[in-house]
Amino acid sequence: MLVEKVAFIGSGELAESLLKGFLDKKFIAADQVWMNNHTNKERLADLEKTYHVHTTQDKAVALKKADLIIFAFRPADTSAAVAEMKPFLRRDQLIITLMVGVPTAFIQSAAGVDLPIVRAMPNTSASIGLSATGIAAGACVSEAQLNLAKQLFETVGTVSVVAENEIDVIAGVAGSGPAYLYYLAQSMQEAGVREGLSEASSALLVQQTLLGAANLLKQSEKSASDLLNAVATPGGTTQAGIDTLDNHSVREAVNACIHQAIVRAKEMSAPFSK
Ligand SMILES: NC(=O)C1=CN([C@@H]2O[C@H](COP(=O)(O)OP(=O)(O)OC[C@H]3O[C@@H](n4cnc5c(N)ncnc54)[C@H](OP(=O)(O)O)[C@@H]3O)[C@@H](O)[C@H]2O)C=CC1
Ligand SMILES: O=C(O)[C@@H]1CCC=N1
Repeated sequence: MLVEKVAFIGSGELAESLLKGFLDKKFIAADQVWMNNHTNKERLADLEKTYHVHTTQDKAVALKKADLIIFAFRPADTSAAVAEMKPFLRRDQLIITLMVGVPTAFIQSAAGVDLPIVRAMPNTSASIGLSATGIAAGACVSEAQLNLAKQLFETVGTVSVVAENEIDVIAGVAGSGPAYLYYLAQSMQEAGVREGLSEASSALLVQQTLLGAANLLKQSEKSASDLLNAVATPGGTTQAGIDTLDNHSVREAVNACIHQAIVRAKEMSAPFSK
């Protein structure tokens, strides 16, 4: 057993995706997990019922003897949450922080103790073991601790070890990434219905098309560009569709979308960098 007790501080969307993935992949067992949040007791009761984990709104109970602590609250709640945890944080606990824009150095100084902190940027596909996660070591993290974090996230997908200043880019590309594809899925499904398919039929066709294309992109030796060319028979339907995307500057829009997400991560980090 690598870890005895895991505390999730913050029990929202991402915490649940990770919890589900870690439990499914048996990295941890439900009775090793304590989930904590701020006010939403109903949410904790639901998590307890669904996953059979421990839940508590008492930080002392969540953190006592926890060897792995996962910070999964929103960036704006960081100062308040760290202040509540401060009396219970110790140097022998490994902390993993998930908040966009919050540097490990800020948590270090807010906690007032040299804590080993790994910054991680997973995505919600962790819930089915398919996250693309970036991790970066803070100042006091040993090689063994970074390896533990790597092993943890490898149970729920791929892991790229990067420098902390690259985490914002990973947030823009991969942390937010699933949402871009859900946006595409929504648009394709709506178009299918508008053109005469039933909602159910359009949803199934789009789901399977995205699944097949993603799997082929991952499994094939070919690049995205080669795979696109293999679909687009010269003078055919695909080329007509792709030309229309180009006419609407969709490639530029995707570039701008990712750039703006990264700009937003940097804006969000400003209050923590003073
Ligand atoms: N969602 C995603 O796909 C990704 C999110 N992230 C990062 O993960 C973090 C969480 O995001 P997400 O799960 O979407 O957010 P949610 O809003 O779904 O969840 C936030 C959680 O934090 C809790 N919380 C707030 N204040 C405290 C506190 N003082 N002590 C303990 N818990 C507290 C909330 O509890 P309550 O409801 O009781 O207020 C809630 O459970 C964010 O920082 C985000 O940047 C990173 C990558 C991907
Ligand atoms: O939207 C957000 O701010 C969070 C971080 C990456 C994905 N969700």
